[in-house]
Amino acid sequence: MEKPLMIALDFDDLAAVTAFLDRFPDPSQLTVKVGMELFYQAGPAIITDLKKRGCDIFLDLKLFDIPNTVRQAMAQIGQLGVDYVTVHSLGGSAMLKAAKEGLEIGAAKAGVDAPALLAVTELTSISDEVLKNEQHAALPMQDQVLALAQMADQAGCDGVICSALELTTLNAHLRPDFLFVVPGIRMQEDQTGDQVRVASPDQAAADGAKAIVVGRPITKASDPVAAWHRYQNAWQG
Ligand SMILES: O=c1ccn([C@@H]2O[C@H](COP(=O)(O)O)[C@@H](O)[C@H]2O)c(=O)[nH]1
Repeated sequence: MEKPLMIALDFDDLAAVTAFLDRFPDPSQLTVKVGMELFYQAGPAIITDLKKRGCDIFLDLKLFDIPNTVRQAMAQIGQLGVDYVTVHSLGGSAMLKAAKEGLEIGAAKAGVDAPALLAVTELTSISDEVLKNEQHAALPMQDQVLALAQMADQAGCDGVICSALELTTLNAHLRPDFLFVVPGIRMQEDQTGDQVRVASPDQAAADGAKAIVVGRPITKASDPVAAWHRYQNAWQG
């Protein structure tokens, strides 16, 4: 899909994912995100299952380790045939380059397309205060996210994970085809939970997000399909 709404499948097993997806008339139109909670329990079999359903897949494992370890891990991930993967930008440019190399090695080995590599800048749960007082970052949030995004671009990443609040700055400085994938998405009536840098789907669209990630407002809704339509309508405009 050109402008995906990625549903975060933050469930603890395949049975829960199946029950959720079976509510949708056509799961093949969905883009879904598999994170640590689900992948650590279900393993690569979950990817096989989602591919059979025809979903586009974002594998969000946020790798963060020394370059050699990240290269080897990404060489495994690159064989899975997923569409997007994540790495932490704070691991530095050598680690980001190693991530890209690993993905290309794995994808070539399996004869599949390499996924888009997205670097997490500052998590959307991080506030300005935490950035300053706990991470001891020298830069304010906008500049910090921009600096990490520019490093990610130069290291060969295809895009970043950021909040909607940095989109205007990022769009002014990064190439037009660089991907900005935005979690921390909430409509006014929905609880923010642990998310701090939050915006609505229509605000993210107006500010130039290329994709949004929505989890609990859809997965925990009493009618997830209706919630998905509500977010899609606001996002697609
Ligand atoms: O900065 C980040 C990076 C990743 N996420 C992930 O997105 C979803 C958001 O779920 P909600 O339930 O809509 O809050 C979740 O899987 C996170 O791991 C993020 O929120 N922020």
